[in-house]
Amino acid sequence: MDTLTAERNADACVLKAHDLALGFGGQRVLEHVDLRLAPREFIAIVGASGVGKSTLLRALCGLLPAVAGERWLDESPRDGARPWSMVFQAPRLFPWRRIRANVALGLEGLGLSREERQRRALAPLELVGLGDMPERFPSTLSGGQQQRVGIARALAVKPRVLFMDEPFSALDAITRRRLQNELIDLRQRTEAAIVFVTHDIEEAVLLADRVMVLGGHQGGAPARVIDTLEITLPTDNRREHADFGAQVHHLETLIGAVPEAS
Ligand SMILES: Nc1ncnc2c1ncn2[C@@H]1O[C@H](COP(=O)(O)OP(=O)(O)OP(=O)(O)O)[C@@H](O)[C@H]1O
Repeated sequence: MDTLTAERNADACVLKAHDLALGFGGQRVLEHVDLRLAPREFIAIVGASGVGKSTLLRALCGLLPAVAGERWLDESPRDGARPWSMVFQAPRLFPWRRIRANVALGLEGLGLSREERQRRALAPLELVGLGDMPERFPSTLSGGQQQRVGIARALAVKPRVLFMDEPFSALDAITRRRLQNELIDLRQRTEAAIVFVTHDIEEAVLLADRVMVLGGHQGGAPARVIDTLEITLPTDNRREHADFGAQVHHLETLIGAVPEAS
């Protein structure tokens, strides 16, 4: 058992959903979603395009009201911190601000002085490997570096839950792999639990403690959670593990991406 798993406390919980139903204009997209997320746990949400992954993410962080059911996130106040933050597919940086100022932006409204915000922005930049270039402008960074700034900005507010919506899908394969490895590393150094949406099954098995599979929406029915798979592979070098391929294949068959072996 690795350290993160050992540290997980079965009773502690930072995010809960109970029989959640979501939809738009009277049309249900997703229903019967139940979830409990422990501190520092990493859950990936996978499923076919249009199944409702991003919709669920937006509802879990509270941006989208539920049609039915309950959602709870631990919002008990902590100094200089926010309950949650989000990393998007595109980094959404302000081009006219230096990257340290972009990261500091998320710290506004927390009662910190400007100097304190600028100082606090440095640690997360170091965490994502950009500590030596805080004064650069976003346009002088590669796509991967810009996404690292987006991650640093989300980490700067010390969230209890970090929501990530396909954060690596716009990157080239090599950069994507590098950032995946960095996220595995980063987890050892952050207190945040992570909810990670991806359509990449390998990525989900590589990164997560649990993978929630959404599906069953064929024929216009609302989607639901069709399975939640515990990933028990050691976090180190998962790609090379003998069972990695089998777990990926199992999830792919659940989603219907590949036929079941006869
Ligand atoms: N604002 C909206 N108004 C109406 N329908 C919406 C809205 N947002 C999403 N939907 C619908 O809800 C369903 C789920 O969309 P969502 O973006 O959550 O899927 P997804 O699984 O994240 O897809 P993808 O992998 O392609 O990003 C889709 O049918 C989509 O058209």
